[in-house]
Formats: sequence, C-alpha cells, structure tokens
Amino acid sequence: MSKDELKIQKRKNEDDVVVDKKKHKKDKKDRKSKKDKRDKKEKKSKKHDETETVDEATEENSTPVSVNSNGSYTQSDDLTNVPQSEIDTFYEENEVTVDDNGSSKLRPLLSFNHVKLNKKIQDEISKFPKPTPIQSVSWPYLLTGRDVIGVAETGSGKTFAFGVPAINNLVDANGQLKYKKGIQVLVISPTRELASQTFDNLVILTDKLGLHCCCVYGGVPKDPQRTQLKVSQVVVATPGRLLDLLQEGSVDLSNVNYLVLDEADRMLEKGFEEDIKNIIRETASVGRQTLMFTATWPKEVRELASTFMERPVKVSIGNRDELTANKRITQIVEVIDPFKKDRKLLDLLKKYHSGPKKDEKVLIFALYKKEASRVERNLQYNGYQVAAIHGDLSQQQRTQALNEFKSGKCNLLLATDVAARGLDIPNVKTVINLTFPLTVEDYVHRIGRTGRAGQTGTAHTLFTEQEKHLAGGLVNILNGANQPVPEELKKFGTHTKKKEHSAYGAFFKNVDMNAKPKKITFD
Ligand SMILES: Nc1ncnc2c1ncn2[C@@H]1O[C@H](COP(=O)(O)OP(=O)(O)OP(=O)(O)O)[C@@H](O)[C@H]1O
Repeated sequence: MSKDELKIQKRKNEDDVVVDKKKHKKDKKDRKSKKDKRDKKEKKSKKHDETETVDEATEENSTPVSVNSNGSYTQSDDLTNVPQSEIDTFYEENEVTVDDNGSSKLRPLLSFNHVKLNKKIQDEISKFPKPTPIQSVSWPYLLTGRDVIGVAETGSGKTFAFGVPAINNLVDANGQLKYKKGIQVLVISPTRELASQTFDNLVILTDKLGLHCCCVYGGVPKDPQRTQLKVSQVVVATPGRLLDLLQEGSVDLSNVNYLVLDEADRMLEKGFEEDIKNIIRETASVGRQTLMFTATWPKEVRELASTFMERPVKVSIGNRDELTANKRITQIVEVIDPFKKDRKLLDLLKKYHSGPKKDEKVLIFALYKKEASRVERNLQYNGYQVAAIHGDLSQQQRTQALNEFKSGKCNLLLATDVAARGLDIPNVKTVINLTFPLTVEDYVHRIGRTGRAGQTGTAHTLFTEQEKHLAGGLVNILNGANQPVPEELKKFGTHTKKKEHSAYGAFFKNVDMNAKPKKITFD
C-alpha cells in the first residue's frame, strides 16, 4: 500500500470509528436505562424479601449474607480460626489480587473443609487434595451470589471454580432443588469440544444430585438437544446452536440466574459479541449472577464485560494484568525461514516423539485448516500416525480424533486454534507451534495445553519474519516466565504492537467516546 493509500485507509477507518462512536453512545444510553430499570426492579424485590438484603460487611472476617437469590454462604468457624498470617502467606505465594469493588473481603478457603457444600458435591470434589487458588478465592464470592471475573493460568481448575458453586447453589441444605422451573445455569463455551468437556465435568455433579445437565452445540442433530433442554437445569452451549434453538423457540432462558462466559475474552471478541448480547438478553435480568472466567484478560474486552455485570469482584491469580504464561512450561522459540518449517517439524518429532519418547503425547498447532490438512498428509507420508482437528472435518471426525488422542490410541494430534483454548487432555508433554497464532493471547492458551494441574511441559515454537509484529509481545511473555529470549527474536524489535482490533485492524486506536466527532476533509 502506498503512503497515500495508507492515509486514505486510515481516514476511512477513523470515519468508521466516528460512526461507531454514535452507535456506542446509543448502546451505552440503552444499557444505562435498562440498568436503571433493573436497579429499580431489584430494589423493589429486595424490599419484599429481607433475606436477600446485601450486608455491606467490610471486615475480612465478617460474614455476609446473600447478594441475590443464589447466595447462601457463611464463613466456617474453622476458617475464621485460621491466623491472618496464614491468609497473608496464601495471598502472597499465589500472587492473589482481589478487586472486590468496595464491598466485603472474604477469606480464601485453604481446604475443602473450610466450606460447607452439599455433601455429595463435597465428596466428589474431595478427590482432589485441596482447592486450587482460583477455587479457594472465588468460591466464597460465588456462593454469596456475587458476579465474579476469574482470571487464572491455564490448567488451574477454573471449570470447577465456576462449576461447583453453580450446582451447589441449585439445591437447599437437604439437597432439594430450590427452584423448580427450567434452566437455571447456563455456561457458554467458544468451541464444541470445550462445551462437551465442560459438560463432562458438570454432569458428574448434577448426576449425583439427581439434576439434569445437557450440552448443546452444532454439527450434530438438534432433536435430542431439544428433548434434553426441556428437562435440564444446567446447560453448556456454544453460541451458534443455542441461538438457533432460541430462534425456533425450543429453549427458554428466562430462568437462567447463573450465567458463565467461559474463555470470556474470546466470547467478547467481535464475531461472538453480537451472539452473546442476543443470548444474555434472553436470561433473567433481575438477580442474575454473571461470571467471566479466562486465563487472559486483555484490556480491550473489559469495558464490554462490565456492561453485563453488577459490581463484579475481580479475582486474579498470578500477575494477570500482564499477559503471562504458565511458568511450569519450558518455552523454546526458534526463529526460522518459513520454507524450512516442514523439515524442522520432522526434526522436532524425532526429538519429542521417537525412541523412548515415542509414546509421549505431542500436540502440533497450525494456523489455517488448509495448512493443517497439508501437514497431516505430509506426516502420514513420513510414517506418522496422526489425528487431526480442524474446521474442514465433520463433527464426528473431530470428536473421534480428540478421543483417540485423549485415550492414547494416537499420540500425535494436529490442530488449528479450535483446540487452543480450554481442552484438558491428560499428559500432553509437548506443544509444537508450527505456525504462530494471530495473537499472543492465543499463544498463551495454545501452550497451556501442556503443564496442566501442576505438571510440567514443553512448548516449542517456530517463529518467522511474517509474525514479527508479535515479537514484542512474545518477548514479554518469555521474560515474564523467566524463559530464554533468542537473539534473532530480539532483532525484530521489542516494542509491543497493540492487539489488532477485529473490525479496524492495525488502525484501531482507543478513542474518547465522548469527544465530538472531527470533520474530516480530503485534500
Ligand atoms: N482442586 C483441584 N486439585 C487438583 N486438580 C484439579 C482441581 N480442580 C480441578 N483439577 C483438575 O485440573 C485440570 C485442569 O482444570 P481445568 O480444565 O478446569 O483448567 P482451566 O483453568 O479451565 O484451564 P484452561 O485455562 O486451559 O481452560 C483438570 O484435569 C481438573 O480435573
């Protein structure tokens, strides 16, 4: 693009921003009036029910009562008796930050005995030695009924962090369903595979309590899903199929009062944003508890997130304001000529997937499905048995590939970013990034398929000049995890390029939405 063309393109984008500014203002106004209405309604309903009054307790040891109809949390005596020094050590060791929006600070649970959950849930979860830090810190808030943003590294137990309170809140002290009507918990996931995995985790808990959980995603017949939706209290769904079923009137979300956006930053990106708004509109607007969980929480999505939440508590484990990777993963980055990648991949497989390591699980990421298909053929030609997951395959093929990789029937998986987030595959020893992803956030999620639940792992990344605009971000991640930074990578410059906006591309800039639009003249 010539300099002049670039200027015109920039102006065009600024024009778009101006137009969008007006839309944004209108949206903001609509949201505000909706929020005011909601507040009024809420105040009214709170007057009617004294038990739902917020107790603005401010002391760390105080016992708050419920914030909305979901909550019923009382701090146990055991937890009250823990010396403050132990709590402080826990916060420090796990780099915990709690931004509680000016309300009560609740103590983290240092053991499963520090909280009284439904007995059957407690028994199930006690198979683990103790809560992970994100579970320790977020559960008291979630059991109280608060909106929570939970940000913690990949593989740190976020599914049960939002899942255990979700199911526990559904039943009373005797294990009886509190509210009889319809779907009350909705978890939205970006991919079919992740939705299915989350379902597998939650259904263990709902089965124990005699409740129903179902999973709704595309690429498979709708009829069984329609039937399941009629009897389920808990639903895990991908946005596309859920909207489809909403539009045809097969699902009623008006009783949903516990809503989770898993991989929340992904769900709030352009592309998903409209779907998410349309889904949330259908859920209970009064007293709904809204949760956002993720390992990466870029600034770009935070404002939008706040429009769906009421005074959320933000819980971060590790320094999550900066983009950081799981520190138990050894990260190796090699800068290479793009034409040498195929040869290099075969060398890497010799290193990580042959001899004594031939049964170790290796996950290879390509960027596009065409690339994935080509590399799959190339690996097969070279004698490797490889499973593949990408958008060109049928859902049945995708599910089969993932199952074979999980079970160890096939220990080599080639995937696009459809497998980058959330998938919890046991014992993945190595992640190879054959082509670098589009964002550094995706890099953190991809490599997070190894080193899960306290284990270690290796991520080997091939980086080419084509991705040099992401070099600065990658250097920061490597430095943040005390990993070596290759000299060739530094040569690309360490300045961090702003994340590209999905609509305005590299020309995106944060604009003051209240400033008057400038008149743009072309010379
Ligand atoms: N308290 C616990 N102690 C030990 N392991 C746990 C605990 N809770 C959950 N796990 C296990 O940790 C693994 C990772 O959990 P999970 O998939 O929820 O991670 P995540 O934080 O959601 O990761 P990602 O960011 O990649 O989505 C799972 O195998 C899960 O069973």
